[in-house]
Amino acid sequence: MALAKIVYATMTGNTEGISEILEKAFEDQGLEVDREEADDVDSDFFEDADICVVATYTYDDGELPFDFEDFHDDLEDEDLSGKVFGVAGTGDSELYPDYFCFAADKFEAAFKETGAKKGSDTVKIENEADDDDAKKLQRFAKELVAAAQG
Ligand SMILES: Cc1cc2nc3c(=O)[nH]c(=O)nc-3n(C[C@H](O)[C@H](O)[C@H](O)COP(=O)(O)O)c2cc1C
Repeated sequence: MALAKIVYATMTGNTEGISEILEKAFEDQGLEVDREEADDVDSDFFEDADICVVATYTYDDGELPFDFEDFHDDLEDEDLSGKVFGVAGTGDSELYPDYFCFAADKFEAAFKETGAKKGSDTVKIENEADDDDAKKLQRFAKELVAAAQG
């Protein structure tokens, strides 16, 4: 059975919420899922994964969450060739229009250094996921699974 691993950081719960939606979306497709908080894992977390997912909010005018800083820097040095990656971000485009979901973009750039294949476009969500966002996340998970199979 294919293994999807999700690592997330959250302050007020929005990103944890999208990580839960993704976990269910992968399970519904018959995958095994391991979902962990950034604080609890190192950058070798994805070593045994088929699908690697980062879910992150953005902080402080375009910055990574503090919990993700080391993980992000070390991720670039991992060899994840043969795996599929996807990034989902939450942010606030009204309060931070010039930096909306920048941390998600930073993770996409880091993944590109690892040799992993991008399985779907990065999903950017306005604060807490609503029903439309949940559908977007389900599509995102489906595309990742299809990319991993293909
Ligand atoms: C101090 C502060 C700075 C923030 N900076 C940004 C930012 O630069 N870009 C952005 O898109 N969102 C920014 N946000 C919004 C959060 O990323 C957004 O509310 C997110 O959904 C929070 O996720 P969480 O509930 O998982 O903690 C900021 C929020 C706070 C409190």
